[in-house]
Amino acid sequence: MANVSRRGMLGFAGGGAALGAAGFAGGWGASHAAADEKPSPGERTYDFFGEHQAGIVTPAQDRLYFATFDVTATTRDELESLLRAWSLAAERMMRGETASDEATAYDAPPADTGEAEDLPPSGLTITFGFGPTLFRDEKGKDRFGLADKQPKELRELPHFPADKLDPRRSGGDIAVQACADDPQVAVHAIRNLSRIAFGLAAIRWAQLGFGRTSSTSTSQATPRNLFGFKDGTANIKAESRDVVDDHVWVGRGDDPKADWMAGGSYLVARRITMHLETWDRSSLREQEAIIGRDRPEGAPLSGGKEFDEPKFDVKGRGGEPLIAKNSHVFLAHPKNNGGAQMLRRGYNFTDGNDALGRLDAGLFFLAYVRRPSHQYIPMQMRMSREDALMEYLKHTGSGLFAVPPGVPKGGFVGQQLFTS
Ligand SMILES: C=CC1=C(C)c2cc3[nH]c(cc4nc(cc5[nH]c(cc1n2)c(C)c5CCC(=O)O)C(CCC(=O)O)=C4C)c(C)c3C=C
Ligand SMILES: [Fe+2]
Repeated sequence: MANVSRRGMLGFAGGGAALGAAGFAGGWGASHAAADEKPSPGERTYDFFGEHQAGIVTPAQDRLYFATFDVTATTRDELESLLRAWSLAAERMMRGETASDEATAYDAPPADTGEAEDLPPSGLTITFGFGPTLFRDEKGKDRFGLADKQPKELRELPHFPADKLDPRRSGGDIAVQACADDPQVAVHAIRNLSRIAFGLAAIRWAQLGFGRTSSTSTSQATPRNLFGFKDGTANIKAESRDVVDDHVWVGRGDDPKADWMAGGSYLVARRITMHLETWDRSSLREQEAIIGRDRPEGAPLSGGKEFDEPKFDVKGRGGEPLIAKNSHVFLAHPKNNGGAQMLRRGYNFTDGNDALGRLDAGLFFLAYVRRPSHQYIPMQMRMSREDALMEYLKHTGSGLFAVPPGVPKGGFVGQQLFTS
């Protein structure tokens, strides 16, 4: 079916090819509703084109499907053609269209896999990132003539104490983060990108996430993670433009040999298994002491309300600080990390259970930073050694990706790398 929009099939007003690329990064799709009519959340769209990729400061959607791909293409032209084809499809799907406008012959496989055909765009964002192995293989060989443009910050993450990484859930040449308010829309996006990549790239590992564990906008309520605590209170919010500029976007001149990254960011992905059964057997007092905040409100244990600053010098009975020095919040707070902040965008996950009936569940930690070497690695190193929360966690998957800047209208993702 050529140029048939998913919503067109449902008969929504304004659906179909007439939609154009009218979505706003961070706003409503202009053509989705008359000016006096508020679009339903399902009708929300974000623009694929713009200064920065969507899916970073975009208000975190409810669902995630994340995948990394191993590139099997062998030439730079093939890699470029993959990114061009992916960009065309991603732009369409973010508008709520099918992945391709190609007509399907009855005797050929359909050009779109079809499971999202009756579904609205659901705020889908598709965000691409490049892993270190896209630039150099494990022997250091330049794979696509791009090695001299590999950013200094894009190195394999070091081994952190207590890491139990599964190589089948780690690494990858290209990461794709699909977020949407409907899980089927997110899965459809990755599945169609995988299909388009046939012969050029194949999925290495994937993770489904439900329930965001962060708010990235002041318009959002703080959600809870699987430990039952509010998560995302002190996160960077999109509205704090100066903080985002300082801590999230790579600046021109940050890395002169990799200036193609200006306006991009670095994505840290960590699959963190949470020992829920052990946590559920610990007292509320202990749980709160480990986090450094109370469970009902998410307020710092030093007093006040959720959004009040933690006061680390306030002491309680016996002269002990109310927020313990080995609590998660103490160890993660910018004051104790040379001012480092990160934009967290993680999700809860469950992947079945083990033979003892324990859930394989946790938090798929995603964070965007301007300089991983300053904003993530030292904090993780210290947490892995000192954080009381670590007793309940196991890091089982990992990846670091350079997320290129936004795509100019009509262009393709990562084009700055190929043209710089
Ligand atoms: C290295 C970075 C971080 C990892 C890994 C991490 C894992 C993780 N966190 C929670 C639960 C909470 N985290 C909270 C705050 C918080 N966490 C990090 C960093 C990492 N977390 C930061 C930078 C902060 C903000 C600290 C601050 O500025 O005060 C909170 C408190 C609420 C909040 O501010 O978001 C909770 C709760 C889990 C369960 C987890 C791994 C599974
Ligand atoms: Fe945290």
